[in-house]
Amino acid sequence: MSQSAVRGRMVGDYLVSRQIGSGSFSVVWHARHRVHGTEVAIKEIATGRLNKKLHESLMSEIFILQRINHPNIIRLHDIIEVPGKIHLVLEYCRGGDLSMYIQYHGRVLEETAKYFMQQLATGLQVLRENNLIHRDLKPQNLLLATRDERSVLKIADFGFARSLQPRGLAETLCGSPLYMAPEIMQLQKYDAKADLWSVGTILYQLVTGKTPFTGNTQIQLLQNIIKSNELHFPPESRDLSFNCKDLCQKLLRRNPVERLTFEEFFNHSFLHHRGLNDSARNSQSARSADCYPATESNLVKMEDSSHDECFPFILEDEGIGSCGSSSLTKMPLVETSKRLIRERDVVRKEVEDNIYNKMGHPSISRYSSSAPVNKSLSGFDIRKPVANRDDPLSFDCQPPSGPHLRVEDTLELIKDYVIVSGPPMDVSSHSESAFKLSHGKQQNLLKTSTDIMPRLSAAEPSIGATDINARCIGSLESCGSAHGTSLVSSDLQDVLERPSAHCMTRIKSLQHCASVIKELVNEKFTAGRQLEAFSIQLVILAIWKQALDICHTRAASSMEGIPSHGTSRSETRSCEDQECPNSGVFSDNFRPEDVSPQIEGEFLREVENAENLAKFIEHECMEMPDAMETIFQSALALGRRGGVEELMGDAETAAVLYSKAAHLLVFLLVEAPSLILNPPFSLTSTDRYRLRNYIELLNRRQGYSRSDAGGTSQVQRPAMPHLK
Ligand SMILES: Nc1ncnc2c1ncn2[C@@H]1O[C@H](COP(=O)(O)OP(=O)(O)OP(=O)(O)O)[C@@H](O)[C@H]1O
Repeated sequence: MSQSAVRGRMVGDYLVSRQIGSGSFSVVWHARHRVHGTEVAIKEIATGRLNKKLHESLMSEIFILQRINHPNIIRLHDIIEVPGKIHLVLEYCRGGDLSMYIQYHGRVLEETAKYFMQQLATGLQVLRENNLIHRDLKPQNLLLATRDERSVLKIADFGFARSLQPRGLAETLCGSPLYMAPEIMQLQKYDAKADLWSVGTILYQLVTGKTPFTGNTQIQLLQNIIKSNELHFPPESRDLSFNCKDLCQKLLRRNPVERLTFEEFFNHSFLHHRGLNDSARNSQSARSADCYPATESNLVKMEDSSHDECFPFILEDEGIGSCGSSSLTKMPLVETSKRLIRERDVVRKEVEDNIYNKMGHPSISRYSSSAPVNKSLSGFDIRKPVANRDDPLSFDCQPPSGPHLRVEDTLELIKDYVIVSGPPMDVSSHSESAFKLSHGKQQNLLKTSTDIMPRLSAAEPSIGATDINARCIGSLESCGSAHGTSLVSSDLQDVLERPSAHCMTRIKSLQHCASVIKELVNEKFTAGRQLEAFSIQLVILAIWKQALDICHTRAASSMEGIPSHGTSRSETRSCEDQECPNSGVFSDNFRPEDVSPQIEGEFLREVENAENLAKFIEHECMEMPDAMETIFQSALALGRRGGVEELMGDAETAAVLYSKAAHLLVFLLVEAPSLILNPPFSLTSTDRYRLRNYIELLNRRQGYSRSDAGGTSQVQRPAMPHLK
């Protein structure tokens, strides 16, 4: 169903508005109750797409959420089932998830980390009392009621969680590799202490901005964990307190026997703070009121677990195990659930009223989501997303050092665009020096009165060293993957990954990037992520600006009689001679100066789009999200979705998703570093290496999917530079 069809529809008594997230098998919507206007998050799951194991995971989530009522555990209000779909009506967490928080704020103050950790500990205490092990603790699964650093944190996503018999061992491979305990990765037996490894990883990431161990593959990650004898902290984290480092070290002990126990964790000095005990105590009454005692009957037997539920790390459904006779599968889902929720809510109300009256002040008030929302998201910025040196899956999230650019400033900048003629631009060769700016000589077709745009307009065309892209664009087979990367020096590979020196090839590459990113802008917009859409839209402007600069440089060189690079008059026909194709793709036969009017048109259209997008942004004083980071994360998300589709047997859709993901990464690798942005975007050789590996992986999976789909898929592999 299209997004627009979904928005504005009713689910039970709830009016659905915008999409706020998505998981491997779910889409999460913001919605309001039609009568009281209560905001909720509706997690929509298409049951037809779930195999037996995934269905059990869903039942597990419902079952767990029903039996727990605690401020640090996401609350399930209702379950609404329609043919083919189950909707979990959850309490709405305005602050999004902790991964977003880290993404926007970078590493956080130790006090903030402590505050979040105390709440995580409290939530885990509740799980423990209910004999539950989460098994997929990661920042994405920790939701925040508000956006500020005093937000209430809630453990969510219990799809992987399982009940655990005391001292029982679970044998299923679950979780996210970066946060996954080594014993799980090694397919050894594991117990509840596996969650504590994940907690250690989250704490480390909060206070350093990076995950403690990394690797390009899960095996490499495991190897890095195994060979590290002692936990290292980055130099910029040397001011961390002894207690904080001590807790990280003791939680991140490879051997679970040596790792802290839950009791030791709960009592560790870093957390030993009135807040933890208070919150735990305050929640105790509410918890005991409606938590179902963990009995034999409601514990899931460990034998029920099998490896085929371990997506996304195992793609094939191995059909292991008969799935046993989980009590969850026997549960008459909707009726029982609704009754339990109704009863629970009545009890919860009574308990909360009771506490309020008895204590004179509401213990729940500290968890109230009505706390003032910090409107200024201080981490938002258009800034250089320096790739995280250690974390292969995310760019570094250090707090921006420069002044933040806010939406209102950006709008002013866009309004300041005017088209003026300038002196002819200096014509550069395609040598190394072509990467440097040559201020004062360029023809400034576009000028602005402010700081950022002069930097945009000061672009000398970044003409790269080779036209290797030309060979790869659109030629899936001939392009292949980056298998050759290991055979060539990384320096040489870096040179080959520079943008094409052939002007028309470069313009086509930029045009292609703009269209792929435009899709992303549309997706973000439809998903209600206007701010992200707007920030990516600015990247599109930079892309078209780059294309324009190339055209003008070429025009200037023709005027001065300097031999052009790549095309000559005799080889080409102008746009007037030859009709531009309907697809809008520029032909190789054109010269840059001929397509310049079209590019100007595109650019102006995109300026207009940016202005239109800006109208949808509610608070103009908000700071800008990091566009390159968003593009990177979106590429990873597309890749994951590709994995899901592949798993579900839809090879064609998988190939399309892999292709889109790879195109975005190729943009980051090849074109983005040469765009004139403020601040500039750059990649280290390690970043480039990682991007290459991801692209290679995506291309490979795309190849498999295409062959599975019988080679009918029309998707293209991206223009991945490579050596044969
Ligand atoms: N109650 C909520 N309030 C606000 N945002 C939410 C809520 N529940 C989920 N989200 C957002 O939606 C995203 C996806 O949530 P969901 O639980 O469907 O998927 P997931 O479990 O994170 O994905 P996967 O199943 O692939 O691990 C979350 O990361 C979060 O950003």
